Amino acid sequence: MSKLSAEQIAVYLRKLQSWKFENSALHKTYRLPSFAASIRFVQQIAAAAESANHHPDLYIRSDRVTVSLTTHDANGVTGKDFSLAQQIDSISSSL
Ligand SMILES: C[C@H](O)[C@H](O)[C@H]1CNC2=NC(N)=NC(=O)C2=N1
Repeated sequence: MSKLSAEQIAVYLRKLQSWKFENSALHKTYRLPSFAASIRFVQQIAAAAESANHHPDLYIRSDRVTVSLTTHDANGVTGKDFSLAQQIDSISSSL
C-alpha cells in the first residue's frame, strides 16, 4: 500500500474526530477516567491492532493515552492508518 498525499490525508482527516497529522503520522490523545481505564483501553487497541496486523505507537501518561499511527512499510500514512484510527475511535466511544 503506498502512502497518501497531503491532499488525500486532509480529506480523510475531515472524516475523523480530533485526529491531527504531524511528522508523517496521525495523532490523537484520549482522556480516560483513570490509569486502570487507560490500560484497559490500550488492551482493546492492542487486540484491534493484532487483528489488523497494523500497530500504533502508544504513549500512556496516567489518565491519557496518545495514539500515533503511521505505516512503517510505506514511510508515511496509508489507508491502514485511517482504518485503525476509526476502529480506535469506536473503541473509545464504547468504553
Ligand atoms: C510483517 C508485518 O506484517 C509488518 O511488519 C506489519 C506489522 N505492523 C505494522 N504496523 C505499522 N504501523 N506499520 C507497518 O508497516 C506494519 N507492518
